Amino acid sequence: MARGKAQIGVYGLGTMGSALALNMAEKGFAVAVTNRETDWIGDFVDEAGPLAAQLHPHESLQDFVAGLKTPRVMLFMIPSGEPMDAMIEEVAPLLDEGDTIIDGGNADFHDTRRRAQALAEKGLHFVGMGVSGGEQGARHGPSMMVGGSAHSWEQLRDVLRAIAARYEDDPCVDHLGPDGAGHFVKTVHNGIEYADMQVIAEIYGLLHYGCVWSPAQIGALFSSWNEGPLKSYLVEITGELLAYTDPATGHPVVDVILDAAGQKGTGRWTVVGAVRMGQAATMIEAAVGARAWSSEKDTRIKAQDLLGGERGLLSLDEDILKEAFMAARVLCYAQGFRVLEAASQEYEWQLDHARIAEVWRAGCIIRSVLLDDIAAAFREDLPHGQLFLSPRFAEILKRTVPALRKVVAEAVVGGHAIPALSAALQWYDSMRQGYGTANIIQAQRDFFGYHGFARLGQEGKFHGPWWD
Ligand SMILES: NC(=O)C1=CN([C@@H]2O[C@H](COP(=O)(O)OP(=O)(O)OC[C@H]3O[C@@H](n4cnc5c(N)ncnc54)[C@H](OP(=O)(O)O)[C@@H]3O)[C@@H](O)[C@H]2O)C=CC1
Ligand SMILES: O=C(CO)[C@H](O)[C@H](O)COP(=O)(O)O
Repeated sequence: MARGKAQIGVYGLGTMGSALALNMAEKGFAVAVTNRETDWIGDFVDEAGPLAAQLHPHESLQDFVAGLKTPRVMLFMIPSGEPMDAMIEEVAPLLDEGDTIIDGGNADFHDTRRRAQALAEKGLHFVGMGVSGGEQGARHGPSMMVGGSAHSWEQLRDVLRAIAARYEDDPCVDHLGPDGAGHFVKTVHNGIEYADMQVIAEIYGLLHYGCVWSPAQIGALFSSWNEGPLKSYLVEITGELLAYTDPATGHPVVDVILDAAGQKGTGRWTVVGAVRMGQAATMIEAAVGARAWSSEKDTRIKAQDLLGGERGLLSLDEDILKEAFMAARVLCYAQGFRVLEAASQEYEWQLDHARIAEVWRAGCIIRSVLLDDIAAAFREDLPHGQLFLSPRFAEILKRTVPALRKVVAEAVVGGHAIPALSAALQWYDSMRQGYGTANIIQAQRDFFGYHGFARLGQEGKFHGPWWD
């Protein structure tokens, strides 16, 4: 019996694409599926059991395109960069005006803007969609950040709302802006993810090396924190993974894992994007740097021999660390949203920060109970648009920063590496000074380069008496 055409297509049946296709099929949509290598597509469909009837497998790109309802909408879950450009080149000639190509990978938003513009000239629509939640999220409810035209959102909305994670029945997906907006929001999501992970790793280090706690004890502490205001996916999984034992050695699994972390680019893109816009997301930068330094394993071993790797004992209790973590987490989100606001102005995206926080409340890697408060804060009248100035977060910071200060001070004296925690405190202390030290920078620039300076309470540009 001939089948009708599919409502949506998924190209790229790797970890994420296959899970998203099954999620769509489960929600009752007919999904055309294909892949670069196609010899196992039949097996993939067979293994889908009762969902197989909703999956329409195709062995060629031409058949895949022909099997879609028009105007067509197709999701590509493949590596970002050159593979996506090559795919667009191959598929675009097969499409008609009004069709939409979605890139659901982690792409650089500059590429997304370029592709959207090039395809618009052919009457085609290009959506950059950030997808978060890993394989489980993709299969059972991801958080999705959509950038593209209103036409594409109209085509996509029903499918995406059906497959998204839900927070109290609100689907964690929205149309956040045009062209690169969705991919940029996902990039900053990942930047925050990097910083939050780094803060967790630093707190683990302080407890393990400074307070001589075992991984299992630290895991139990994280699990207890997951019952309160620090409740979040990353705290939850850290609590869990610290409890595992390596079957081969009998040691805690974390003790047999190499201390060198990779990175695929999104953290770095956040930092580069921020710096390009005259911002500095220092906690995210610290996390990117920490991963890079972690990869220099041989150098670190040599440095330990040469310079000494001592770390002093610390007198930090779990309540102090919990408060310090809270302060750092608030400051991390505050930095992330500053970068989003800068991009919103630079690219005229008119990002709705409250909605972004809402889309992150479930399904994504940085989901945490704090995001509901962040959304509420953005819906209130936020002084200078800054999260850390909202009354509810200013109050949390006043309460928790003394603990962060104590943790940073003790750790620094004890020789513990805490790049993200200390970056959080340095940013906080810089931003709470109504009169800082940049007067000296201004004076120096004028002294050596006749750059001029602004004076307190006066319009215009002035030069110092050193030029008289
Ligand atoms: N894994 C995760 O947790 C997340 C991943 N992402 C993003 O989703 C995208 C897919 O990731 P993931 O599913 O993990 O990756 P996988 O490695 O599991 O799958 C990659 C898929 O892309 C296909 N592919 C690889 N190279 C090409 C190419 N040159 N041309 C066409 N197809 C190609 C592969 O086909 P073949 O089978 O033939 O090799 C496969 O279907 C990436 O952009 C990633 O950044 C986003 C959020 C979370
Ligand atoms: O997007 C994701 C989670 O949100 C992916 O897991 C991504 O790979 C994470 O980045 P990295 O590999 O650089 O740690």
